[in-house]
Amino acid sequence: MDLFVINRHDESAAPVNEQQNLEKILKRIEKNKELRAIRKAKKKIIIANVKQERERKRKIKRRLEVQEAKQSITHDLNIDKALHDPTFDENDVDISSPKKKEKVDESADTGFTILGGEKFNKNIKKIKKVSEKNGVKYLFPVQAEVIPWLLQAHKRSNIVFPRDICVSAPTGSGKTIAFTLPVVQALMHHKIKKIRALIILPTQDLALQVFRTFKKYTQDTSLDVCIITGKNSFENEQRQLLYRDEAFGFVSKVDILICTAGRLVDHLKSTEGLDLTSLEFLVIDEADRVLDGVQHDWLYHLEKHINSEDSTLQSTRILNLLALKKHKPPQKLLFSATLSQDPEKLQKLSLFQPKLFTSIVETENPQENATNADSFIGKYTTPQELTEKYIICSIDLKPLVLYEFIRLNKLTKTMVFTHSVENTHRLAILLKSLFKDNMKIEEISSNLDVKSRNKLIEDFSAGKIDILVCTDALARGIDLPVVQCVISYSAPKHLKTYIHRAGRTARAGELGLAVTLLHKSQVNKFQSLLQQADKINMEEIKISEENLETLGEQYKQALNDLKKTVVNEQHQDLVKLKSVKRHTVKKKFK
Ligand SMILES: Nc1ncnc2c1ncn2[C@@H]1O[C@H](COP(=O)(O)OP(=O)(O)OP(=O)(O)O)[C@@H](O)[C@H]1O
Repeated sequence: MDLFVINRHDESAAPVNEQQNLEKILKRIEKNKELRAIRKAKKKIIIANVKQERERKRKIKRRLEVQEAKQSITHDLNIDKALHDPTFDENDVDISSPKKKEKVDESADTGFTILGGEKFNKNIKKIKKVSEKNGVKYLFPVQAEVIPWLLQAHKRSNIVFPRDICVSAPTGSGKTIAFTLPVVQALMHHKIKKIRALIILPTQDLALQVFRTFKKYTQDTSLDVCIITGKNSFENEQRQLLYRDEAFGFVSKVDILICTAGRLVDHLKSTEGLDLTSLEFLVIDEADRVLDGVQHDWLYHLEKHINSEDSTLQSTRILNLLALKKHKPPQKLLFSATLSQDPEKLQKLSLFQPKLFTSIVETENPQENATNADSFIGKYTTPQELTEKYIICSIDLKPLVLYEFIRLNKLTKTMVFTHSVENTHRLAILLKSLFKDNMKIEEISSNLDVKSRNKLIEDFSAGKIDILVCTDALARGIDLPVVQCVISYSAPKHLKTYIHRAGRTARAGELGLAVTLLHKSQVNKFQSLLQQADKINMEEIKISEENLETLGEQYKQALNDLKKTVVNEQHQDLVKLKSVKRHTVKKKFK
């Protein structure tokens, strides 16, 4: 403005000091020059910042695009978040840096990790603190591989959908903790109670076992674990799951839900307010068995439940991104010692970019090893601490051979597997008669209710029972401390059955023995079965027939006892049946 005034200088006005004016003008010009320079410098900085920011965004976008191409899915929300979050580091979406990639997922390209590595990282140290209390000092190989991977994947789940995983590791190798720890650690900071993890098991007994593990590992957290298997009444289970609040409607009481497939479907159909749309983890333990199970439609009902909520939200057309953020599909985690090799079965689960963790058997033939790596699931393996043997005997002497083998080796803490409930019962009676009071022998089968089964399992674990005769209902997953020996009294028909039976011993690094009783005609079939798991040259145990001859009288007596007991039981059953019939007829005519 001053300059303007000077330009309008009036000659008739008071005398002006020309020199002073000129100096003033020069000073102002100088000052303006400085201001312009400062402004220019500032502009330069701003332009540089904008360029840098543009470059950062371009890099993030590029990385996500590459990742998307690799993983075939990356949702817009992530790009949006990455671009608008100033704290977001482009390296968080690292897929090109081989160093970082190795840390996150060593085998992202193949989706294939062979278990047994000794990699511990900072995540494991964190977990160690939680679990040392529970007797876990070191992580087993399957845990050392799976736990950090899952925690990393969960940490990044807001940026990229985590891949689903399939874990195929030997019996007793610690698979339960491999999913319990990361689920607990990932969920423990949630403030709002919602069902975020669903663990599905094939049987009530296994569900109870996993429930107990989760209870142990959540005791110092605010997480609530619930079990629904049908052991309790339906109404009781409903009360444990949720309550109705006047202001908020249905409110969950549970963070982690353990269930059997059948009971889950019952609740999905009939429990009003049950909400599984916030699931972050869907764990399927003994996955091959769950997928084989009679309750085929659990997955259909679960997906219907989740998707129906999804579609209502999307139909509001608020913002698709919001819907995506809220209804991210749960990460599926499949575990088993004998994970299905049938792609059709796995296909039912529509796994997302499944990553496999397995303990493959190395064969002599490198070509075969390569095929294994490509063919998704490796061969079934048993623990290294397991010794496997077989005995050949005639069918009529089988109970006596079993008796003699147990007696000679002074076996206790032994499980004997038969192929049917009836067989289990008869064998238990025979063994009780043969051993008299020298051994405590009990039987477990589906004839007993859950409470009696649990009591027997507890007694066996406490060493109060020496020999437990059982059906294959107890072959899978049950974790009984220090089983010294597993005897397959009836030869297993399938490799899977053999692996799971034998897997009740040699658990968690302990030594164990698995013995199979075979008739001559069964030997070839048994050997070719085991060849599928690269088990060749299994040692035979010989039981001298001469020794058995001296037991003739004892055996005769035992067979008599068996006959008497069976006749007695049949009579009692008949009396019971008649009484029930009489009762029903009376009721009808009342
Ligand atoms: N890191 C560890 N340190 C010590 N004990 C462990 C560890 N991990 C697991 N265990 C113990 O090992 C035993 C076997 O574990 P778990 O039942 O999880 O095996 P699994 O792999 O699920 O076997 P299966 O295939 O038969 O179901 C359990 O008693 C468990 O407490």
